[in-house]
Amino acid sequence: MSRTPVVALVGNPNAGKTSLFNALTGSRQKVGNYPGVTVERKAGRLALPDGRVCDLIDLPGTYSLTPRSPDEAVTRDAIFGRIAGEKPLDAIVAVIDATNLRNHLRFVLELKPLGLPLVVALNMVDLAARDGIVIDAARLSALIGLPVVETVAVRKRGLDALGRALAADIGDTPPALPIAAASDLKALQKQARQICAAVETSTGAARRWSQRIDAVALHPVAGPLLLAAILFFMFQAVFSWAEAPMGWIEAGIAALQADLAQRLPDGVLLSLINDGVLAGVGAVVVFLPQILILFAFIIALEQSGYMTRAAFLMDRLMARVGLNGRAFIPLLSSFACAIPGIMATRTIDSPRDRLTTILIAPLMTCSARLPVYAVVIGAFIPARDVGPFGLQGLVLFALYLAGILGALVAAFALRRTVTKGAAPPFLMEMPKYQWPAGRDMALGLYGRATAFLQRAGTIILASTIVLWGLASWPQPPADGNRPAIEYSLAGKIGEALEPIFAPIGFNKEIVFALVPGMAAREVAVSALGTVYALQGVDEEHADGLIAQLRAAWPLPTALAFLAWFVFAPQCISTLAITRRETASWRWPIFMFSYLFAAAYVAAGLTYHLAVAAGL
Ligand SMILES: Nc1nc2c(ncn2[C@@H]2O[C@H](COP(=O)(O)OP(=O)(O)OP(=O)(O)O)[C@@H](O)[C@H]2O)c(=O)[nH]1
Ligand SMILES: [Mg+2]
Repeated sequence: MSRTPVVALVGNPNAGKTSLFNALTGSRQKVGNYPGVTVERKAGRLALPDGRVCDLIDLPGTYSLTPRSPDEAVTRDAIFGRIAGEKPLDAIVAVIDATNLRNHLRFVLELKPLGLPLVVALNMVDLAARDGIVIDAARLSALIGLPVVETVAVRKRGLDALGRALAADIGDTPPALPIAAASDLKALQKQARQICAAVETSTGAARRWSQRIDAVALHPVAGPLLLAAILFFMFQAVFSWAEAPMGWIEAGIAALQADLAQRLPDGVLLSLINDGVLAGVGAVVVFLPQILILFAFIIALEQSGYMTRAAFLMDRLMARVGLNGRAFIPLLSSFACAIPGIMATRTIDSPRDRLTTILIAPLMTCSARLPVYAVVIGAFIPARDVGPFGLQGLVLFALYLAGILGALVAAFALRRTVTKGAAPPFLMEMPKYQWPAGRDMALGLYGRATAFLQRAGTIILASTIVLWGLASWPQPPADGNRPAIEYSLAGKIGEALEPIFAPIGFNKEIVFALVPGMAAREVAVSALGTVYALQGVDEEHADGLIAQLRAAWPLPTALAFLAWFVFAPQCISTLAITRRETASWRWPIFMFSYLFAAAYVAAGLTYHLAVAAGL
């Protein structure tokens, strides 16, 4: 039996390793135009031109063989064959960014003495050409004594040549395990500079060009204004652009319910489908357009290279509360979901900084909260304009802002107590400006959409059915004159927990919806959808949850509910990943407790202030 050689992609962060990995193996791993996207080892299959098949490994980017953070340690361990259960490497593809040759070359020079077969992928030659940089690849190859292949990962250029170079380099017997030796980084840096000077000619055109953009984007006054304008526009778009498609989805669900009501006899089955599945899952699925619009913006900003500039603008503020500059990207990822955000903290070197970032990550408004916000805003905030802005978009913006401010306050408090210590300075490479690639955008959005629908089809569907059962049984007695749901188990659970939440203005239905909301935050919305559908506040399903909430909740309760979800501790998956990443139960328990307390206080304050204000 022939053996399967193992080849790893190694290089500085943001060199295009994952893009190359995806192009070579047909995978869909996340790429992004900022350092530290990949934090885990990922494997795929690569067919070499000579017919052999090898395992291709994508690794986190690292600046040298001396790791500074947990993700970089993964790369070192993979190179030295120290990962338990994994075969040692047969060859390395060193991926370097042609627009940043001098810095990336140093790492190649550090890898060379390891003695493993090494092929250099000179990536991003398209951007180098755009930037007026010409690199003599043949000369480079001769000077460093390694095969050099020019590639453009995002256009799949140079892949065949890369395969041929690899095939020529991989022998039939595995090479000896490399031994770590201390290297003189200063000397390597000097050598890299000399080689670079010999092979590269540059007109410097691009540098001027991106400097001109940065003069505005990083300007102390214009920069923050531009950032605020972009964010405003984004939240406006979430409401105004989504209106039509949301209407279609709602109408589609209502038509389906009406059609089923015609075909099926009145009874348990009809109630399960209409009041349980369609009302519950439908209440969440309606928000797909809003989620996609939000992510289209976020992905485009990430891909263009602007996000790291935003991080730089935020740095002063972040440093003031004791947060590491590297926390920005994990926190940014947490707007999608705290889970990838918490995993992305592996790029943070100091354990204390990392822990602080993990603990505040759930305060970034994850996409699961968007349905909750949107349904309450839709029901209680009038769709009128305040100056040039829509009021609904402004309120949504304010809720996201409240989460961010909450995180800053929490970080400030944690850094002075639980995770005490000095904060290191901000050090982050600014990526190149670039037009967002259509394919990456499409893949990113596709990934978000499938993840959202998968949750709707699994965890939300399952909890909705359980909820429907709890809210339907036991059935009311024949002479019962109160709403049926009050006789059910759900009603009893709501009643039992109500005293805890009554002081902050929550009613039984909310309390009942919070419990399954533990599984996933959107379930709170599907639970409300089911509860109110069963209560039959109005017989017309077509009016949907928004109209039902408007009829059932006083405004202070609605506002308190929004405030609760800014902090909302309930998400089992986040607690589980925190347990994994901190390797103890202590921190997830701490996280849950402090978030619960914060949510309770925030909701209570909001409720009583709103009542006092006569709302
Ligand atoms: N124009 C151009 N863009 C590229 C090329 N290769 C990668 N990119 C872009 O460069 C950015 C970084 O790519 P990734 O593949 O995520 O880089 P990485 O090396 O895996 O980064 P880390 O995982 O953070 O270490 C993305 O925006 C890619 O779309 C290329 O050859 N040409
Ligand atoms: Mg990567």
